[in-house]
Amino acid sequence: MGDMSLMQPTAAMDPYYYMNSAYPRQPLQYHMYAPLLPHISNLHPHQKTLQSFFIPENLREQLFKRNEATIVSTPAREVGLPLEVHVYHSLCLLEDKPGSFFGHSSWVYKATSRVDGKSYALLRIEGFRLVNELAMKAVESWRQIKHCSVVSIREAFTTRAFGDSSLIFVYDYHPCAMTLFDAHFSPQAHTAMMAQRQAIGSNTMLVPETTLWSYITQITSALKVIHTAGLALRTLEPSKILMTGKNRLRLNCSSIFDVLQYDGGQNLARYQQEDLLSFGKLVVALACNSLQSYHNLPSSFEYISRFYSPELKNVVLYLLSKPLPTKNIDEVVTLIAPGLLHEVNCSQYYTDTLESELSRELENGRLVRLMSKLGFVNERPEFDDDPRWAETGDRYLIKLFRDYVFHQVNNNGVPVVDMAHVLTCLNKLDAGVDEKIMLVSRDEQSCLVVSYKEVKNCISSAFNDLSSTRK
Ligand SMILES: Nc1ncnc2c1ncn2[C@@H]1O[C@H](COP(=O)(O)OP(=O)(O)OP(=O)(O)O)[C@@H](O)[C@H]1O
Repeated sequence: MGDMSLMQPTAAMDPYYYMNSAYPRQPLQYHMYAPLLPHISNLHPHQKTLQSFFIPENLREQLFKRNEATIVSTPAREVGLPLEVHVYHSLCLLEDKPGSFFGHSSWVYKATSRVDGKSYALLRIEGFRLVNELAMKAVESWRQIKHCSVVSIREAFTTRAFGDSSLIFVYDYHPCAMTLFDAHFSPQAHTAMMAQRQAIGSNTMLVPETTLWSYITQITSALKVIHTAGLALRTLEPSKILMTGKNRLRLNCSSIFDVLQYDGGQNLARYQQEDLLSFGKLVVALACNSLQSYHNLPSSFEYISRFYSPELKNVVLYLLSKPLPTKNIDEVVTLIAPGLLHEVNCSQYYTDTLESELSRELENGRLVRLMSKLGFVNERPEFDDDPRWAETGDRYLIKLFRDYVFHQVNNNGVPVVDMAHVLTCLNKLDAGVDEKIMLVSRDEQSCLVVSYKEVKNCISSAFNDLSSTRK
């Protein structure tokens, strides 16, 4: 356990760590957090490997990255962003080049709300002058849409905070999200796929059929809710769909077109038909691995027939068929039935897996390990004659620290049993912050003023000494 001392200061350990300007922000070293241990195959039934007690590395890394992405910020003044836009502050640009909506440039920022302290994604339409106030009503209808595959919209407003007349749409923020375009059609995605193709010795670049069914199921489910609510998405394209986890999609940018091209809802039926067509084009593009495939449908269908099931092809044929009043999302739900059951099963399995991971972490492995260390080094009879543990020795402060954390009493001499105090102290110790505390001896005759950092160093060195004696 020696090297698992987890003493890298991280935002995950102390959320206020980066917010305090006294502590300069450092990148998370999640890869060094708990080194991967070698695989052991010949364990006895009663034996467990150390890693089996903790969250799997890939899941841990993913969650750390998300936490970091949520916390990270750039000083607004340095990058020329406003300090505050409406109730949102700490703006941080999420893309390096602008997108485009109807000829208007758009930018996406992460920002923190002054109202609830949460992070949101602000999509800004540059240089837009709102002519009809009624257009904003569309946002109200979209706010009612609550679906696991739709990025929820919180509000929309106009602002001059950027020095122009901008329109801002505020969405839930999904840390580390990438677009479906980035995941499947960007040059990096193609390079990754080529490498995978070489690794498995295949000469086709197929998106697995199960992945396609998963995407189709999620999008159908979202469209069903949207269309039933009397709305149309109008942004069903790879760059407007977020991937927020493995195969986990969320339709983004809802309500933007409804506001930019406000028509009072009179073209709803046409837009809903267009959603189904865009859906069909998207599936063809994904199956054929090319955004151009829609322009050569005969050869695209030949490709799909060769590599995918007839059921999948039928869904695509239906989505791309001529718009008719009878063509609707309910029919798509019926058509996707074969893939639906599989998707439900997969998602149940995934929930089971996560639940079992959660139960393992219930006791919070990090603090347990820290307390184990304290337990190992405190009150060891072998140390009784060691001058470093005597009242004048450098390790005396570990004893006093233990009393400070666990053995405090109030003015009436009643023990203070305060878990929050214990957790706060241990988190600060784990992060090794510079904050100083006053440690008082039991007879109250002497006191030491030390920082958590010093206590941490002292515990590490005592623990390392102890571990080295085992060899
Ligand atoms: N709600 C959100 N939560 C987290 N990240 C988001 C959110 N919305 C957008 N992003 C991030 O912002 C980036 C830009 O989003 P945007 O919708 O502008 O896509 P884009 O790829 O730039 O599309 P285009 O340039 O074609 O308009 C995305 O790559 C995504 O990583």
